Amino acid sequence: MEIWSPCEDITETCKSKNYGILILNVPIAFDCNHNFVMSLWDQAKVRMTVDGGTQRWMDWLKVNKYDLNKVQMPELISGDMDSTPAMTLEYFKNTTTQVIYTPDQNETDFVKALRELDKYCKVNNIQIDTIYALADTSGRLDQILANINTLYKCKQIISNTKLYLLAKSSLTWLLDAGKHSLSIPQTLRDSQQWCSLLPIGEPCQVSTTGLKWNLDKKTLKFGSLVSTSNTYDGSEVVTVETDHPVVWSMSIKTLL
Ligand SMILES: Cc1ncc(C[n+]2csc(CCOP(=O)(O)OP(=O)(O)O)c2C)c(N)n1
Ligand SMILES: O=c1ccn([C@@H]2O[C@H](COP(=O)(O)O)[C@@H](O)[C@H]2O)c(=O)[nH]1
Repeated sequence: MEIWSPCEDITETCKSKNYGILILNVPIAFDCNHNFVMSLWDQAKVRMTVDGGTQRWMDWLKVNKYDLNKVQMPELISGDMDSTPAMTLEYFKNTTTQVIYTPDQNETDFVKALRELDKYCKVNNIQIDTIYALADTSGRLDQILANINTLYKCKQIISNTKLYLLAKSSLTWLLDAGKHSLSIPQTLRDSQQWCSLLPIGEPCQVSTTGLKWNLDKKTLKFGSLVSTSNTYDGSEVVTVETDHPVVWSMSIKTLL
């Protein structure tokens, strides 16, 4: 049984100390809670911005009145650099940040960034068990789906590391084939926030407990049944058993 308590991990009181943070080229839309983002950045073991994510980060710091020279630098920047202004790259050349050019056009910058992050952790003997990728789910559908594809690929790139896509109001990750236990914070249960099971890679047979609309060895499949707009039945824990990997996505709206 794989145990998940990601909401506890990202809130102030119970932060996982062994995580890396990755900023993709998407809006950092946590304006109402910039302390949360800064604290997640500050306490990470490794900080990384991915191509246009570097400029997103710098702009976000400015808007939220942080002094670039007083906050922790990213340890790594990577990408094909088609979205990073030359001046920004120039700025980081004079800092401790490693800038890594990854020109391959057969993989996304996100995938290549995970590979670089893995190398960096190995070389520097840094242990991380979790990666939060700030990946707001607005804008380009191809990129949103490529980011989900990265959840499927992650295992081949970094083993034993949980990858979460963290958006302004949702958290998304992949449940592998097998049994899972997800602890759900009371605030999400009480306010009947949405959650979902998305058979994106392939059809899967799923059984659940703890949901308002539970599944009992039901096949989830695009073109047939996909569990969206589900919610909780009040139990502290949701269990999911699946015969193939399935994407779990949940609202974190009342959490932050
Ligand atoms: C079959 C196929 N389709 C599409 C591509 C093109 N392609 C896939 S990943 C990639 C790099 C994308 O870079 P990224 O920085 O992640 O996204 P961008 O914002 O530049 O589109 C490209 C060009 C390809 N190589 N192969
Ligand atoms: O609309 C978008 C654009 C990008 N991303 C993610 O960010 C990285 C880096 O993107 P660049 O455009 O090369 O700066 C990309 O690999 C995607 O993972 C996105 O999610 N949505």
